[in-house]
Amino acid sequence: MDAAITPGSVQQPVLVIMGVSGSGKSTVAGILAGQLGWDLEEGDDLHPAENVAKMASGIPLTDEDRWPWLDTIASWIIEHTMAGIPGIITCSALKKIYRDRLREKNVVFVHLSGSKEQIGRRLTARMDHYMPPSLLDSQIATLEPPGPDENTIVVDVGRTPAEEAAEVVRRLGLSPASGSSALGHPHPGRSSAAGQPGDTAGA
Ligand SMILES: Nc1ncnc2c1ncn2[C@@H]1O[C@H](COP(=O)(O)OP(=O)(O)OP(=O)(O)O)[C@@H](O)[C@H]1O
Ligand SMILES: O=C(O)[C@H](O)[C@@H](O)[C@H](O)[C@H](O)CO
Repeated sequence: MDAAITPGSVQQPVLVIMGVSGSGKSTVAGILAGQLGWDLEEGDDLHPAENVAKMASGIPLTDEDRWPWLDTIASWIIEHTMAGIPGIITCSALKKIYRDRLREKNVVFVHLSGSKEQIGRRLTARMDHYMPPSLLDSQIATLEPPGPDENTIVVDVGRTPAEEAAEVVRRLGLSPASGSSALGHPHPGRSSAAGQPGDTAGA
């Protein structure tokens, strides 16, 4: 973990929940947004249609494919940091240059990190998503784990989603925001965020 991040040290943060496909970004982000009452954006929904078609056909994205998508994510982040409104957005953010595009003073990266076997099992079991398990190798090969100077906490994904979310809340000293967002992005509270296997810890 970045030595600069201590509980409560980042005010009104925007959390970028990052990691390879299947690491649990959407699931953990949904739990956190529900608990904190913060705006939530699903990065997968911001891909241009060509990117989705490419991934669905089993072809990894290139840097050129990802830049427009990252720009859209960066805009969402800036909208929130400029307004001083906390938020949560999912984004694989695999390379340092991608994170550089997203980085802002109040941005904290939450890296969901696990083994290929652990994550591969989840992808194989997941039926309702365009991303095929066959792309996991390229996701892992592309991943540049954030360095100690990148305002990141690393969360081990070997537990229930609720436990992982609770660790994020504890390590960042987060508490529900007072009032609602003025930006018109109420958290959609993905239905898949609730009722995960073993998800009993108060999600
Ligand atoms: N801690 C966990 N334990 C067991 N299963 C989990 C856990 N977290 C997520 N899952 C399951 O693993 C699968 C992948 O999770 P999820 O869709 O949240 O990952 P993701 O990182 O958002 O993936 P993608 O980037 O491909 O959208 C889902 O079926 C989800 O229900
Ligand atoms: O950078 C990438 O290769 C993509 O963003 C993927 O990670 C997908 O968005 C996502 O994970 C789909 O499931």
